[in-house]
Amino acid sequence: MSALQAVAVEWGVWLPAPAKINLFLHVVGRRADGYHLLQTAFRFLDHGDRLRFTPRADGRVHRLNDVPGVPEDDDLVVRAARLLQRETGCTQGVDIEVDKRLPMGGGLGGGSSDAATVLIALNRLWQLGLSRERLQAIGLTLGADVPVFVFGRSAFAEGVGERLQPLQLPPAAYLVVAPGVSVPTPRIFADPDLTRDTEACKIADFAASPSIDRLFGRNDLQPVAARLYPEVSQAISLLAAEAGAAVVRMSGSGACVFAQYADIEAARQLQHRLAAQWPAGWQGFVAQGLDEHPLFRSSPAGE
Ligand SMILES: C[C@](O)(CO)[C@H](O)COP(=O)(O)OP(=O)(O)OC[C@H]1O[C@@H](n2ccc(N)nc2=O)[C@H](O)[C@@H]1O
Ligand SMILES: Nc1ncnc2c1ncn2[C@@H]1O[C@H](COP(=O)(O)OP(=O)(O)OP(=O)(O)O)[C@@H](O)[C@H]1O
Repeated sequence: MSALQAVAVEWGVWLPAPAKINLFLHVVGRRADGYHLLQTAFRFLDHGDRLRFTPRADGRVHRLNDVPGVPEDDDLVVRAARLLQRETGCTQGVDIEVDKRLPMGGGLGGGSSDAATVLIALNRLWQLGLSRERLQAIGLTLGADVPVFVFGRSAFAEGVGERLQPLQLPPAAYLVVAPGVSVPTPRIFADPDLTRDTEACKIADFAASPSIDRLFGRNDLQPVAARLYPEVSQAISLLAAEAGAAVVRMSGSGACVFAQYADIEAARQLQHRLAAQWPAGWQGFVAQGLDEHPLFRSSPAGE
């Protein structure tokens, strides 16, 4: 296993923590510990949070800015840095600034992506030399969505999201709408009406799905989130009514809903049309789908 390669990881520079969307998400079973077994396709977007790191001489890990609703000690950013210290015996410290742009409880993996950027960046800045596989395993203890951000590629995922195979996806642009509500992931997975027995598919089934206008499978979490959160249901209806032939789907456990287009202009036009109809508190952004995490140089996923 080679040391992780990353580009432009420097002290004092803003580093990206991109959003992810789940192109489809099937719940295929449940583990003895209650966690659900999934099959999903992760895609990164060129829109996300940003983090900046400054060294500290006293060995402490400190978040410099407030994040509304997230106390410093609970922040996945701070927890990731302290975990890395514990795992490696590292005595170096760090100040971390977080520029939150992604909605929390949005299904875009914001907190997980922040944590992954911390793991990748501090592995480099503290010169720990951990492999990508080791960082993925450490990340998994913070959350099921962390490993894919460390993996650094669009991926077909199984297990709880830790068994990953890289995917090559057609270029696509997305309008993502955040309907002003935060959806707690555990509430969706705990719902008695959740479909938990979708038939398992293979990566080849997904990869064979040829059209940009059609998305493979479905999101099994969507009916539950739409029932529990009327804002999610409203966002799906609004997008579906205006998106023409584009596929409209919820990401992760919600609340965000996306429409996929081949052409970024089409996504921008939809944003323009919808912005006038959005209730106060809703937000939307247009982003290009990425196949590679913006922190990584082109390198095979196993490196
Ligand atoms: C819905 C997804 O975003 C899809 O990418 C992820 O599966 C969720 O990943 P995450 O937000 O990192 O979730 P975690 O913080 O690991 O888990 C939060 C809670 O959701 C439930 N949970 C999560 C993932 C999973 N595969 N099965 C579950 O049942 C568990 O109750 C868990 O305690
Ligand atoms: N740095 C962080 N950024 C966002 N949320 C954080 C962070 N640290 C801890 N959290 C907690 O994690 C919760 C879920 O955050 P996150 O934005 O990652 O959820 P999500 O977008 O639904 O992600 P997922 O797709 O993984 O379910 C938040 O409500 C917050 O309480």
